[in-house]
Order: sequence, then C-alpha cells, then structure tokens
Amino acid sequence: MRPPHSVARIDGVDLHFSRGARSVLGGVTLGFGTGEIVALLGANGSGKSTLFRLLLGFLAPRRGEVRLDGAPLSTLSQRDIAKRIAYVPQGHITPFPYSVREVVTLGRLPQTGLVRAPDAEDRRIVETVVARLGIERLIDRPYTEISGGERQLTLIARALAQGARLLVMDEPATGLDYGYQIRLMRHLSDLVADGHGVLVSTHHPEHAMQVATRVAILQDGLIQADGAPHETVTPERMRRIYGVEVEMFDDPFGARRLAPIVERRRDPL
Ligand SMILES: Nc1ncnc2c1ncn2[C@@H]1O[C@H](COP(=O)(O)OP(=O)(O)OP(=O)(O)O)[C@@H](O)[C@H]1O
Repeated sequence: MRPPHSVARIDGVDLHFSRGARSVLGGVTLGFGTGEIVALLGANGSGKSTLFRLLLGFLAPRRGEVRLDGAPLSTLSQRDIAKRIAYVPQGHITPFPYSVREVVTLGRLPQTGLVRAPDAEDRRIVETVVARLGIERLIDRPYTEISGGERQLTLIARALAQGARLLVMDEPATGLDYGYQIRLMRHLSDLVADGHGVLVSTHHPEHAMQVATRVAILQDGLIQADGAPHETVTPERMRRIYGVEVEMFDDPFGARRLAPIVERRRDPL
C-alpha cells in the first residue's frame, strides 16, 4: 500500500538576513508533494538555497508560514521534520574518512535517535538504498576517496535511508560528468514513480525540461512562474534570468527542448 500523499508548502514568506538588509525572499509561495519533481530555476544568489533552508526548518521566516503535511513547521521537532523531508546538500564534503556505509547510516538518525544503535533493519535499509543507487561496490570505501558523482549518489542514498517521502536537492548535478547527470535524472524519475516527491534546484533549464513535472522560477525575491515546464521555460524568461538567447524546438520524440544560441566567431580568411 502506498503511503499517504505528503506535501511541503511555503506561503507568503519574507526573509532577510539582517536588519535593514534587502529581502532575499519577499512574499514567496511554493509547494511540492509526493508524485512530482519540481525544478527550481533562478540565477546565482536568487535565493534557492535560502528557500530550501526555510522548508527544512533551518531558517524561520520573518513573515509568512511554512507547513509540512498541513502542520506549521514551528510546531514540529527537527526530528519529526527529518522523518518527512530529507535534504541533499550541494557539493558536500567532510574531512573525516567515514565509509560510504557510515555516511548512509547517518540518514537513519531521525529514526534511531542518538541512543539506539542501528539494528538489523537499519542495516537492511542502508544496503537496499545503496543497491538502488548502484553504489554497492563503494560501500566500504572512504567517502573522502570517491568521486564527486559517487559522493552525490551517496548523499541521495543517505536521504533515502532517512525514510522521508519528500526530498530537497540543492543543485545535485553540479560537477557531475555527462553520464552521472543522465543517471541522476533517471534516479529522480524513479524516485517519483515510487511515491517520493522531489524539489530540485538546477542551473540547467534543459534538465528541468527533461525531468520535471513542474518548473518554478525564482527572481527578485518572488516566484515569477510556476507551471508545466514547456509553459514556464520560455526564451523571454531565459533572457530575463540568465541574459541568454535560447531557441525552443520539438525533438523527434515530440518533447519540447531548448538550446542556447551561440554565435560562432568567423575565422579570418
Ligand atoms: N547566512 C547569510 N547571511 C547573509 N546573507 C546570506 C546568507 N546566506 C545567503 N545570503 C544571501 O542571500 C542571497 C541568496 O543566497 P542563496 O544562497 O539562497 O542563493 P542561491 O539562489 O542558492 O545561489 P546559488 O545559485 O549561487 O547557489 C545571496 O545574496 C546571499 O549572499
């Protein structure tokens, strides 16, 4: 039986970091739930990570509200939050040579607490998620000695081990080679197919077009658009956010794509 639908939502949230400073977010509303991949696009510094930190309860809004499955985040303990929503940080590295197994087992903390040691069921869950992401061969390797792509998959495995249905991923494709980027998109689709919900920030509108069920665009402290990828990602918006000209086209399989227009310099004759 499928677990119930789970939803995270921020409503009319304002946030600034210090008194008198400009608002990073000014009246932002955005939600996501199980069964969807929402891609969050926005230029560097537009507030994507800040929005994630609000959703995870690491920051409190000055105005507005954040709710998880209908309950205000302020009424939930960090442990209750972690059982429902898991975070995959951007380019995480630790100086300690924990094994991949140990890093993934840390994901069980919200379930085990600090007192109980991981038991056979925890170990089974860790091995299952590691196998699911295809990194079994790395399980006893030090996390500090695996590649960036392998670390990213380890962090996704850690988030899955947490048992949360909602996953927030901060630019997971950063630094990944082409193969890992494609495999990552497949993993995201598989996760949603089995009842997870994913909110993922990305600097690749192409990825958002390929994998997302919805795309939200953050600019000037507001969600400027939120809807189906082919309606949200438009040449006009790409110009406004990134200052780049793009062309939209339908590929032979009927999917909408975009490509940047790169002017080639002519070699002198
Ligand atoms: N702890 C902080 N104190 C003060 N300002 C901060 C803090 N964290 C972030 N900011 C500022 O808030 C703004 C939004 O930052 P944030 O990291 O959320 O952007 P982002 O969209 O995730 O950027 P990127 O795409 O570069 O990762 C930036 O101007 C940043 O300098």
